[in-house]
Amino acid sequence: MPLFDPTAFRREFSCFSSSDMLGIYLDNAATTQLPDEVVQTLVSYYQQGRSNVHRSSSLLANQVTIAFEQARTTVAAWLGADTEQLIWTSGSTDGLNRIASGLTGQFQENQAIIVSALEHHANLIPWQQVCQQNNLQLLIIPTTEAGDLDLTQFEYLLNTHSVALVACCHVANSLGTHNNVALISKLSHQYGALCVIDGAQAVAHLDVDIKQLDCDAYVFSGHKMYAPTGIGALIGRIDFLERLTPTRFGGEMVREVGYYNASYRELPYRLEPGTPNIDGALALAQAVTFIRRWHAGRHDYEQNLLNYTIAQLAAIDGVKLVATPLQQCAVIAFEVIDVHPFDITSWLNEQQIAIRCGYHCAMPITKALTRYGSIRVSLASYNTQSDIDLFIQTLQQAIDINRL
Ligand SMILES: Cc1ncc(COP(=O)(O)O)c(C=O)c1O
Repeated sequence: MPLFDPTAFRREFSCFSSSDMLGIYLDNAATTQLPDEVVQTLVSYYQQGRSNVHRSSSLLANQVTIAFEQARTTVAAWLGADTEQLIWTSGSTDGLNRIASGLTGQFQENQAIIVSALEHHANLIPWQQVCQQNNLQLLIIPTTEAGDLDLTQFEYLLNTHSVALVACCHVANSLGTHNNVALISKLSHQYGALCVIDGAQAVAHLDVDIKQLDCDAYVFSGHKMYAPTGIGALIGRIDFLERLTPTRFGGEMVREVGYYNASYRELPYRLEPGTPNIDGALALAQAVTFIRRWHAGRHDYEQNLLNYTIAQLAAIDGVKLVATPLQQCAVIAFEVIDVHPFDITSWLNEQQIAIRCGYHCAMPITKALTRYGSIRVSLASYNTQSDIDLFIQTLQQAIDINRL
């Protein structure tokens, strides 16, 4: 297998050579940069004429409709799903909210919903609301000291409550914990609960096969995986999608004329009212094609870079890693003893190193494990060892200055 070449990969992103602002970009869990071919997909769509989909029989409309549905197939197949299992969304928050709202009214009063202590707001607040509105209990899977989910406690919760649904992240955006979601899904089903997985921080880094995970639904955002903002997907088992009540109505893709025999009563169109984000869908499919082309050796490269970064950080006097999970993916959280995270990131940001501090939309866990929030490094495949070396050198300066 040829080794992944980060320099060649990085050359696919001309933003790194054309932007004065980009510097060393280590905030990929927030959003990633776009490869040129994804930008070009958007440009071509705008320059060559746009159309709506499923609504007209013009040559252009038919072509765009075919490309749009092909994009659905490309993205679904990438994650091991069938075409009709994929609902376009605007991102993970949208997908999770649509699931939570779409299931409202289907739970019984004495039931419980389980989330984990590692969740991003987007996979916590919607379930809190469902619980409040339906008189359900919200239970939390705790973490171990290392930042892993305590699966013994999870089984205990399943055993001692009537659990309707489990919602859990694949990779935690705050600590980088890579959860065993296949096991979480299996246990959920053993106890008769549905299982929803938030894949926002996973799909850019891991090989995801939804059939293997055997969850009921999986959501992710395009902008965290080399695609534009405003597009994402919810992939579900057909029987699960059929249970969802649409949260918005009107303008579903009713085939009046045109190439596809789509009906608003059928999946996936039943859950896609209004004109979809066509350009986003085409660009997301292009990002998938791009990612697939760079598959060989890319995951190993990222893992090695992550391990290298962890080792470099751990060697700095005063740096404390917030978590050391058994399996970690792309994200590292740390603190500097006796220095406020904001003072560190301010210096780094001034030196053109994009890195972030705070609670990372995962307030409960970050508050529990840190004093003032964490400093978060998040990697993508275009990051190189020299990015990390410069970051570490600048971090050392930030620490020295703040300790004067
Ligand atoms: C784990 C996780 N879930 C959900 C989200 C929300 O994603 P979006 O803002 O794209 O909807 C994020 C964003 O950071 C995330 O990291």
